[in-house]
Amino acid sequence: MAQYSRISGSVGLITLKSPPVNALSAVVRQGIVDTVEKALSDPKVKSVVICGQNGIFCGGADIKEFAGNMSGPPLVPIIHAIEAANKPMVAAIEGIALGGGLELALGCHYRVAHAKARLGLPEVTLGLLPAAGGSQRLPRLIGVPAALDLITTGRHVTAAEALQLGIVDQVTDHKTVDVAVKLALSVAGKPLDARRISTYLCPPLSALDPLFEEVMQKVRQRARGAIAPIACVQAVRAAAALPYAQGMEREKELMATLFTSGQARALQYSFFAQRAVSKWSTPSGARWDTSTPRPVHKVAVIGLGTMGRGIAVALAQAGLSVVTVEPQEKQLMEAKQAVSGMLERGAKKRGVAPPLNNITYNSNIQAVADVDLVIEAVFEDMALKKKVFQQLSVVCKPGTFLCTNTSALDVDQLASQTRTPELVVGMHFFAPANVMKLLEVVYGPRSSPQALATAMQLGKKIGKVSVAVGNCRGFVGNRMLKPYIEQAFFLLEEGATPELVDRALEEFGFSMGIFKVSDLSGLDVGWRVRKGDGLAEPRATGQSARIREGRRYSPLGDLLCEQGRFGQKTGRGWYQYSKPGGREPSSDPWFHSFLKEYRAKHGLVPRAIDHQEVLERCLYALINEGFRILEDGIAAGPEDIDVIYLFGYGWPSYRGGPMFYAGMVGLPKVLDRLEHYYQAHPDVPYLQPCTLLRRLVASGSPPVHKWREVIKKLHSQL
Ligand SMILES: CCC/C=C/C(=O)SCCNC(=O)CCNC(=O)[C@H](O)C(C)(C)COP(=O)([O-])OP(=O)([O-])OC[C@H]1O[C@@H](n2cnc3c(N)ncnc32)[C@H](O)[C@@H]1OP(=O)([O-])[O-]
Repeated sequence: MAQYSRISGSVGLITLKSPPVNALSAVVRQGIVDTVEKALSDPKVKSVVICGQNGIFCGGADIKEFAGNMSGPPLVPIIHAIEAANKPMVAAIEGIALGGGLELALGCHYRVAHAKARLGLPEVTLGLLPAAGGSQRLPRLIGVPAALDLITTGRHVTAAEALQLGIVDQVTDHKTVDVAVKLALSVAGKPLDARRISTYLCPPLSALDPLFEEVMQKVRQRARGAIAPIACVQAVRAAAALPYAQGMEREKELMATLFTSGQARALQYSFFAQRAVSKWSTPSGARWDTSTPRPVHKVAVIGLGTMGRGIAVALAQAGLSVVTVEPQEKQLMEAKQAVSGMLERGAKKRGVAPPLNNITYNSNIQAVADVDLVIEAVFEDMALKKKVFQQLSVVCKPGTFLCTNTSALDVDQLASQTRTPELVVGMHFFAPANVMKLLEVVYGPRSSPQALATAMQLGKKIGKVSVAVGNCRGFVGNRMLKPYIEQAFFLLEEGATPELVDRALEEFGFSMGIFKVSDLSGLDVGWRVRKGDGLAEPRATGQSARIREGRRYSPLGDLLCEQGRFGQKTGRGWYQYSKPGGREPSSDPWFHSFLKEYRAKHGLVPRAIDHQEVLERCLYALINEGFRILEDGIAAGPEDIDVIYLFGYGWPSYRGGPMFYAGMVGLPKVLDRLEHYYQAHPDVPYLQPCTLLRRLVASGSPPVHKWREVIKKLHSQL
């Protein structure tokens, strides 16, 4: 709703009221219509201030409404009426003015912002464009280049930047409404023609066409298949080229295409999924709202390899006190230099002082005696990690949470090395840990709800999207990756090339195909794991070389590693590079003839494989494992899996994550194709459709937000 009052004698005050962010729901829009009418028809009112309750101006359109039938008055005529008003309208912006909220403010004749406010048009991140006049007013106000930047990226700007760009007229440290009222009093009765942004022409630019061409090219490259950023450029181009009314028509047309697109649905799903994962629960009944985290001020990081360094930087940047431990003096000194460099570069980017003093460097593990929480990040070796946990159990003060950054090992085995298994959880960061947003927080069977809540809270504090997951080999993300990689190897055996597989995945929206990623992260990583599992030893030729434990196995990756082809670091992998450490992959004739020989040796007759088969085999195998993870209760819901893939594995955001994507494709189709491929490859268990997928299809393939009900039923029957 919106509340109306008259203050200081002649100022009408309209307050938006719709917690938590005063989104423009149907009720709020109706409230604005009613209160603006009241203010304009009251002869005592000479000017009007619009603000939001609880220090928040407005978070934009109510995203929840997008999924249903929109009702209530539309926003565009409301903003037109405000702009056309014959009394000065002043927006008092506190907290945020985002999307429709900023568009509402742009309809006002004046804008005052609090110094701590943030403004932006983030519609593009929801698969939309600012279609309440934002794409037409902003370029008229601040010029085409700056508007393009804001609208195509959706980035928020500070009040200071908004002032510099000309989005707001005034920034204040005082009570924003008081300052806005003062301004409203001072401008009462003054002419308003020059304050109506829709009447402006975009500031002239000499080479408009080349500018748009250049921007479009850049945006296309960055968008990798997303349609909203392209539509945003087209809308701004209309602002630059057309009169306002025609520009608005174009804005409406473009929005209509976006609004009903699968991409917008996917991005809006992902917005709510991100928020849903913070409301975690476990099969044993622990929940986010009944578990109290303990405050964490001082954290230890054990091991300063690549992961440990990134974790230490992330913690220090969030203002935590960090105690690092690396037993070898030489490595410790090298790490100190590297970490300091990372902190300095990060601080320079953000224009702040580097938090160098937040970190201490130690070679003795005794230094962690008084920390609140430890993150172990030593080499991925169970025996070594066990030893560290035994030491931590002795050295740390009672009650210290002990976390491991393992990416796949059994958290419970580590917990059993300590006297306090209830205080042990996994904190699986993704490289580079100071950049990547994802954190898998892994609870073992004995982890206490408080330990889980504390790790989740710490993740939030350091800016991560944290997802609580159960304990199993590879947890959620890496467990699903296994069948995906396996299918890619099999496709090479059957006739595909790394180039073909990567192209199909990149056209789908991944920034890099699977073989390029493998070259980047190092083929030796997976080789070490397969060797550890007893899979990678050379076998006799013939069929048995391609069977392990009764299942189909491809030794291709092992064979490359045996040749010292570890990927980018050795200059050779699935592709070749100009030198060891080279970044630009190019097709490698050696690999192609090797593959030919390999197929001939194993009696494999290559066949034509198209992009569709690549996508179906790789992605449906991954999705099938996702369903198994839900079946096993390792992830609480499809949102958890999707958020993990969106933030940790480069899944294209406009496809909403693998489980959402399965729903978009249609669960019966996914089931049908898996059945088809399983029939063709009965020695590949990952292709066998799992029970939950069958159950969902049998229940009429409900939308993704209803899957939890089916999962619950399935669990109750097990
Ligand atoms: C023609 C029309 C054209 C206009 C289009 C638009 O305006 S498009 C819109 C353009 N606007 C945007 O894209 C802004 C989207 N919002 C944001 O970026 C952030 O939420 C924030 C910066 C506003 C606050 O961050 P924060 O970390 O402080 O808090 P938080 O993120 O945890 O959110 C708290 C709660 O508020 C909820 N909620 C929030 N916004 C909306 C909304 N618009 N709607 C509905 N709900 C919304 C959110 O779900 C959560 O609910 P829960 O889980 O408690 O039930």
